[in-house]
Amino acid sequence: MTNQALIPVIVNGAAGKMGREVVKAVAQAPDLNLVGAIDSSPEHQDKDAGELAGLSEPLEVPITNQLEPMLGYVAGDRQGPPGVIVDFTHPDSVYDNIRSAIAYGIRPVVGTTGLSPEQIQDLADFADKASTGCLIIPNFSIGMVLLQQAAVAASQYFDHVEIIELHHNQKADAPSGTAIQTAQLLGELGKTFNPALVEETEKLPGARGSQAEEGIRIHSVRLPGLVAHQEVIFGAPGQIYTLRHDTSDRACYMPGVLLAIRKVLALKSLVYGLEKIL
Ligand SMILES: NC(=O)C1=CN([C@@H]2O[C@H](COP(=O)(O)OP(=O)(O)OC[C@H]3O[C@@H](n4cnc5c(N)ncnc54)[C@H](OP(=O)(O)O)[C@@H]3O)[C@@H](O)[C@H]2O)C=CC1
Ligand SMILES: O=C(O)C1=N[C@H](C(=O)O)C[C@H](O)C1
Repeated sequence: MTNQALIPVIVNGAAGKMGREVVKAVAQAPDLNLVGAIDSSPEHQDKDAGELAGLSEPLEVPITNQLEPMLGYVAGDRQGPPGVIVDFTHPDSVYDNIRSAIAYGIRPVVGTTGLSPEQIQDLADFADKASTGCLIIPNFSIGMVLLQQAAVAASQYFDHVEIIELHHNQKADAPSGTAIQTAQLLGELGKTFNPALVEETEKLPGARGSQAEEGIRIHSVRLPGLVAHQEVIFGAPGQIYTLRHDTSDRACYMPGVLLAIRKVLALKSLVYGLEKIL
């Protein structure tokens, strides 16, 4: 396969925990070509993205904070498939990053969490108008898709459910994007969960967690030593049904990321959730 046939990929957040993992995965994929590595962190500027990611050989792709010139450069290469940008940056910047990429015709594959429902709708409208594919995936692991499917099945039989998500303490947003999506999926069934039996008083604000869709509560734990974990706990008289997913290595997200890079090229609009492209 010549370089012209490879999918050009930019990684945004390339010096971060997820970005380094994506750089490695893209570099090792035979049909992908890492053409750009963006990161805002000053200490990583000009470093080789491959070496930073722990590869034994440099990739000759330096880290830069110049997003727009990189988008322009990749968009300007009209031969071969259009470019894809994988975003694992920060909730504060991801909205602008996606808009810029779509404006240049570069397809975003977004793992960064923290977008509001209004921002996602706005981006969906923008992608529609541009007829440009965009994937926003709150969780790229297959185990989480299976947990969510099991939760949806269980929720037909249980009226009481709470979600606990547990993450490393460098996570910027709470609750996690995955927990919000899980509550949304349960909420789509059209029933209200957790009918109150007594009037509750929170003696400390937040003691009962946050209120998500249809009465579902989400509790967020942040501790060093954790990676990413989620429990969905169903309760009924005399029984508890617990679903739990644990990640121990960010490599678990890479099959989903690579699938999304390949699938986004065929899309003409924004799609939300890994389950939609499996
Ligand atoms: N969808 C999924 O499956 C997963 C999603 N995530 C999400 O991905 C995001 C990133 O997570 P993680 O890798 O752990 O975070 P990190 O903080 O380790 O990495 C983020 C990187 O992006 C850089 N960055 C921040 N803002 C910008 C910007 N505007 N432009 C370019 N680079 C920027 C950061 O630089 P600096 O450090 O200087 O700020 C950092 O190097 C989070 O939202 C997280 O929730 C994480 C795991 C899986
Ligand atoms: O920040 C993380 O680490 C993760 N973020 C995503 C989220 O907010 O759901 C996905 C996964 O939980 C890891």
